[in-house]
Amino acid sequence: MDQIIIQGGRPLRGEVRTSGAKNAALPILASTILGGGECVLSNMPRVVDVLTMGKLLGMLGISVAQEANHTIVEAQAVASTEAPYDLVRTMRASVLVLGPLVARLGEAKVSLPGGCAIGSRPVNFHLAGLEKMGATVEIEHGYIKATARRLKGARIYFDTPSVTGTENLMMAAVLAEGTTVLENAAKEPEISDLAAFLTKRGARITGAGTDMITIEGVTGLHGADHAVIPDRIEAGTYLVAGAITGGEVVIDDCRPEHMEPLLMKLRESGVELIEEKERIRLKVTGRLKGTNVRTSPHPGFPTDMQAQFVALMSVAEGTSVVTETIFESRFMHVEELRRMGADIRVEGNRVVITGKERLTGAPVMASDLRASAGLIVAGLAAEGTTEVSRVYHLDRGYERLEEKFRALGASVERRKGK
Ligand SMILES: CC(=O)N[C@H]1[C@@H](OP(=O)(O)OP(=O)(O)OC[C@H]2O[C@@H](n3ccc(=O)[nH]c3=O)[C@H](O)[C@@H]2O)O[C@H](CO)[C@@H](O)[C@@H]1O
Ligand SMILES: C=C(OP(=O)(O)O)C(=O)O
Repeated sequence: MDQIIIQGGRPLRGEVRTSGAKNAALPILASTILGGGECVLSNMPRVVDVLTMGKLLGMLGISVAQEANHTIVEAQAVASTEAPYDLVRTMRASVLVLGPLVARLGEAKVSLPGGCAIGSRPVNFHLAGLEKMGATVEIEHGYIKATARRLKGARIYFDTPSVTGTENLMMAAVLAEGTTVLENAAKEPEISDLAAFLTKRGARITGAGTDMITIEGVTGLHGADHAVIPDRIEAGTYLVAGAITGGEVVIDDCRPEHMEPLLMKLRESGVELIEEKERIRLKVTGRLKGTNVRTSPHPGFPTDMQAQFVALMSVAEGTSVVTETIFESRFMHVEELRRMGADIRVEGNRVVITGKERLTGAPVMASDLRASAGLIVAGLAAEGTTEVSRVYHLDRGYERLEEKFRALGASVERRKGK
């Protein structure tokens, strides 16, 4: 298995371009199932999860062609309605094909995604919502089997805002008979991007980006062109990398308005930031100060930036408390950061961090995508060499990571595994 080898201690300097958002690209690709007509998608990130979704669409009989600057998807006919375990277990977001398959073809057989390193991750809201829309849903041999002649519009309330739950039901509702209202819906920018794409294709959706989304069902969708929004988590990871190394970086092609909670917390800890329309300039002059963070659904502080922020606070002056409210066991990076000299105590769903002057490089093991990102940024600031193993997690969501860091002056290499 590949490893990432980092020689730490160099302040990052320079400009880095943000890639398209993985978590917008995945539902947008899944939504192509909903209708025929050519969809030309640009700013798609070249990451393993996006390749996996392309593979899954291919298995369903949908044509996916990768051109130099865009992906062309055409779902004229859908030949299969099954998402097998082998693919779903590598990428939980495969469950996003469930809603579109039932809506367009009246049936779907999708492997249950199961838990992962960040927590149990149930899909009960997705299933209950489809049932409310008239589908019959059963769990058999580890698979979700859903059938419906034609879905019917319904009022659906989420006990907790769920990102992929909102996306799955929004996609299902697009072809349902009548009106669907999603209440206490998730408000992440990726949901608005999916709604924007579906609207271009002829869907009738209002309220995406708020906690109440209304969808008037239509009988079919046509093709459309769409550019995926920039990845706010990737951009945030590069900001934290700039901050932890005491550097000066410019993040290009990002959307600062999608990143406000992170930007506020970085400023609170002493980072200088200048926001422009699609660019953020970061500069650090002195030692950063510890600050408290609590993850929550958008527009709160994103759980997908928690590991990177814990790494940053490990070298900030004073004590910081980081509370995780979305996933119950998303602290797998803590033990590894301790191996690098961090002083972190886990207390239930929060960590108490006492900032150290410096971290020291060590061999560490990545457990999930953002934990890996947290270890990489820690390694960039640490004295000596850090070897991060199990980097396949990183490859799920970061495009050309080593190249982008090297362009900022970091020493980051990939050691190919056997
Ligand atoms: C592909 C994608 O977009 N992944 C993101 C998405 O994951 P994902 O959509 O899986 O996360 P959710 O928003 O659904 O999870 C939010 C909370 O709701 C709970 N829940 C969710 C669904 C359900 O049926 N039942 C239930 O109880 C979850 O356990 C969790 O506590 O949002 C997360 C929270 O911002 C991010 O960390 C992930 O990067
Ligand atoms: C947790 C993440 O992804 P997924 O929901 O696909 O596991 C993530 O992007 O940080």
